[in-house]
Amino acid sequence: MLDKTTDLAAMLDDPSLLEPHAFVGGQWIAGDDGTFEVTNPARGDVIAEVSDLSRAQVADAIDQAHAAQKDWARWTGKERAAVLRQWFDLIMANQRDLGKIMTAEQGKPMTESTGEVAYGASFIEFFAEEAKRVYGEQIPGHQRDKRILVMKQPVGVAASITPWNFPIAMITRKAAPALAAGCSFVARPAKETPLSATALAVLAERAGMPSGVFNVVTSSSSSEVGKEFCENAKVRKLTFTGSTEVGRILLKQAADQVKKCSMELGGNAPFIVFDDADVDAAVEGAIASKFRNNGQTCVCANRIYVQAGVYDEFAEKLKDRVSQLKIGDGLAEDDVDLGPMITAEAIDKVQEHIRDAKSKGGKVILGSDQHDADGNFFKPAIITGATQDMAFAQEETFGPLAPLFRFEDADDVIAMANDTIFGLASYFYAKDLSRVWKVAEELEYGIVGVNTGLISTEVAPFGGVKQSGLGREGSHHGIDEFLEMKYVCLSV
Ligand SMILES: NC(=O)C1=CN([C@@H]2O[C@H](COP(=O)(O)OP(=O)(O)OC[C@H]3O[C@@H](n4cnc5c(N)ncnc54)[C@H](OP(=O)(O)O)[C@@H]3O)[C@@H](O)[C@H]2O)C=CC1
Ligand SMILES: O=C(O)[C@H](O)CS(=O)(=O)O
Repeated sequence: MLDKTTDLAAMLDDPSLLEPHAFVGGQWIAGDDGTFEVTNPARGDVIAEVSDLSRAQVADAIDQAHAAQKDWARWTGKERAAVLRQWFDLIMANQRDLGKIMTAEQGKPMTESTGEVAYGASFIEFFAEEAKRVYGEQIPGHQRDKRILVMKQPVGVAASITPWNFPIAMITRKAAPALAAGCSFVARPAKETPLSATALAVLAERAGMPSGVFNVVTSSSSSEVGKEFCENAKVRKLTFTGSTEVGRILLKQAADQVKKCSMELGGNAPFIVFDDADVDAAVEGAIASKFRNNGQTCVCANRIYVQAGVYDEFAEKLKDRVSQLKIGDGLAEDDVDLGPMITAEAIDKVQEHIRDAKSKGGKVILGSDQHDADGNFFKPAIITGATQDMAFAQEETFGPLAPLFRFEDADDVIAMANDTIFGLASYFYAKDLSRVWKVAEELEYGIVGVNTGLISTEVAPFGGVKQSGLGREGSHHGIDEFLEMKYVCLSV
């Protein structure tokens, strides 16, 4: 582990963005349960002591959000849009500082952190516009004296639980449509990355967000907060991003009140290279998909299937490119490609998948199952000879491991790609038009990238099928998750 310390405040143009308190009802508050430590995964040192809220304090935040929501919903869409637009402008004006805070607490390189700030802000920009376009309907009556109206109204208080891997974007991808729709919002960020969330709240306050409309409850106990969100009837919508395992827990807890839920869960993305693909483009796409955030994204390529005719060429070129990726501390060096893993346990899982594959005949052509780098840094690995009985064929690696499977024909690879409980993202490279249509239609996934390894954008509906989730985030569909439809039957 590097023996450096992180003087994060000294690195910021605006040190007031480094906020260790929770934000509730327009107030910055301490935690009844004291504080919890946030560490820099690249250096291992403590970068902040953050308010540790009790369940009672979370309940109070929900009360404050409930009290603020009715008035916020009375604002016109245009008035809400103006606040959201100001929030967007302030986030982009502070993009570099927010990137440094994210790199310090999550580890991703500065190019990715500042990229995520812009990606996260894009949801606020997009839904600021959607706030003006929440349209209802008038439907021709079923009888001469009947008039039918359909109203769209905000669901009320929305609450989010989000993971450490995208500390800003996973919050704004939920909060932006919720606030645009006229909901109030209570965000519970991951204990590993609360500082990005409190910095968002600093800027929301500066943007003129009314007290109680946007709240950030920081806590070391995720299960207690989850129970409060699920058991408190004032919370009308729960929106979660994280593992399928935790998604199941939350859905079971929310079932008692039949609470409206959105779930963005785990994935196991296949990345398929056909023999008519542009192999060089496919290699670049695999790098982008597999090694973004050091493989710690739910849409990372988890299995790479390469048709026999181009398998050796692809493997050699991928090995050459991956060996050039630079591992390092994003706060110390500018040209870093791969930061640290979030925790030592995250490294254990990657090593476990490598060892499992080796025990079943896989060949490690780059990297190893040994943790021979500093601290939470782990060298990327490539395995050839991957087969469907290996752990990563069913489990999400969530780290820098690229297993290469060889296949012969399209029907076989589609069957292998679909042989999973997950259905979030998938990718394939091919040129033949009939093949592109066939594969895009037959892959059982919510997202299909064709000749691209990057699919994340605010304008498209992001979400999974099967056990990768419920609902969609982003695009004009995203606001529907925070609206109720009311049918009014008028007898005139
Ligand atoms: N589909 C998607 O968009 C995404 C899916 N994921 C998936 O999540 C996993 C990696 O992220 P990771 O953070 O480890 O996932 P987890 O599901 O462990 O954690 C996600 C969030 O849920 C919280 N949490 C954990 N247990 C509970 C509980 N019992 N009740 C309420 N909240 C709880 C965590 O809090 P804390 O950490 O503070 O304990 C964290 O804030 C992978 O499977 C990945 O695929 C991740 C990001 C995006
Ligand atoms: O948490 C994740 O992995 C994100 O949902 C992936 S993305 O939206 O940044 O692509």
